[in-house]
Amino acid sequence: MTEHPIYQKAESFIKQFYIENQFSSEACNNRLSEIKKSLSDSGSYEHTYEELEYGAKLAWRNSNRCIGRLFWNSLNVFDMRKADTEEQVKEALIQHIAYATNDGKIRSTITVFNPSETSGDPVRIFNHQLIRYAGYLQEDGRVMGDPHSVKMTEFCHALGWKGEGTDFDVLPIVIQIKGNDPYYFDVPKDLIKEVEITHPDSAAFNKLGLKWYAVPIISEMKLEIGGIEYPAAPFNGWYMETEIAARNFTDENRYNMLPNTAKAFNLSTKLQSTMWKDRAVLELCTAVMHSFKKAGVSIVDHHTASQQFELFEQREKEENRKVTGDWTWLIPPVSPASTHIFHKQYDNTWKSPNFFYQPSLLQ
Ligand code: HEM
Ligand SMILES: N/C(=N/c1cccc(CO[C@@H]2CCNC2)c1)c1cccs1
Repeated sequence: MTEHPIYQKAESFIKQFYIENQFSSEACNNRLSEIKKSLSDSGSYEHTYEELEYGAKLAWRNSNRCIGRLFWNSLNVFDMRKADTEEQVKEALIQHIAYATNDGKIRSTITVFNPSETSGDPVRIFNHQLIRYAGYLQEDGRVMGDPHSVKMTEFCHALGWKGEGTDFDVLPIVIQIKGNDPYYFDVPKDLIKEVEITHPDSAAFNKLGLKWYAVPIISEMKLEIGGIEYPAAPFNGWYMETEIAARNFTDENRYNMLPNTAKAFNLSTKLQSTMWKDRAVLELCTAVMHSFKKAGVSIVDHHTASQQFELFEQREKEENRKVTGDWTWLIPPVSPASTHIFHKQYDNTWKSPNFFYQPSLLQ
């Protein structure tokens, strides 16, 4: 009988799951024949909770662009495959935010909704991240808020949502249950933990009024395990400070705060060769670390994160597993050559289970 296209992927995942957990090969073979039968009966198969949990952890361990993989085995996995109404999905997402935030002691968490079917995706999330600031394109061409969010903000306006028009308005979460219209809701404000970004040595910097949200929760990627695709599987860790300081606040097409930061530290911006940009980025990194620590919110600096990644590499070697990685993403955007990552090469082979981009729902 011709093999089902999913069977190959299912077989290699199930074998990996049974071997790494030291379950018996007899149990493995029983599970494989169960899956074979399910595939020939219905064209798909269903993961047990244990398979789903381990598959999500493997997807993180296989994420070539992630520097935070040392903690792959401590991922908290919520199985929300039963949620099939707007209310149930909303409750699950709100619970994810509350559980992951944990009053600042962030817990790495993923919530998995129902997998794709031939008739379409049961649940989709429109947001890039569950918590993200809006961006408003103004008549004068300037953007209020986060330029990265302009398209999503316009989409939310079209659905009837209205923001306050500040630089830091949290967008609503927009979901779509198969066949229904998109449905949006505001995250209860008391569940959104934010950090005021201040600098220990500069009152002028503090006047810039910067802040950022505590928990990054990626909600637009697809989780694939053993040939089954989960298009809605939001996951969070904690931030590495450079993401906020050297990208979100620094990129010219984001909050573009280098000139204002330089001014707050009396750095002349006339000549590039004075390294004013480098000094300003470092002050932003210092401010983000200082502020998150003061607020009791988990964060990691790029040196510590690189060291943790090195430990991950060592542990994987001890387990006789080859580490794959995407060097271009693994090196931090600040002082990359001060980390071990810069000075070695990585095999960027894409292993499954893993996370994947999927076509944006915003046309
Ligand atoms: C626990 C703390 C974690 C830290 C500090 C961390 C750090 C990072 C950083 C800095 C990036 C690069 C992001 C960018 O340059 O825009 C990244 C990428 C990534 N991380 Fe992690 N991570 C963590 C946890 C996780 C978890 C829990 C998952 C999933 C279960 C995950 C999956 C990924 C994936 C899939 C990417 C690549 C995203 C893309 O291709 O756009 N990470 N991580
Ligand atoms: N610290 C993090 N950083 C990111 C991890 C994955 C993706 C992103 C955002 O990626 C965007 C696309 C390219 N850069 C920005 C950020 C985490 C988010 C969720 C779990 S850990």
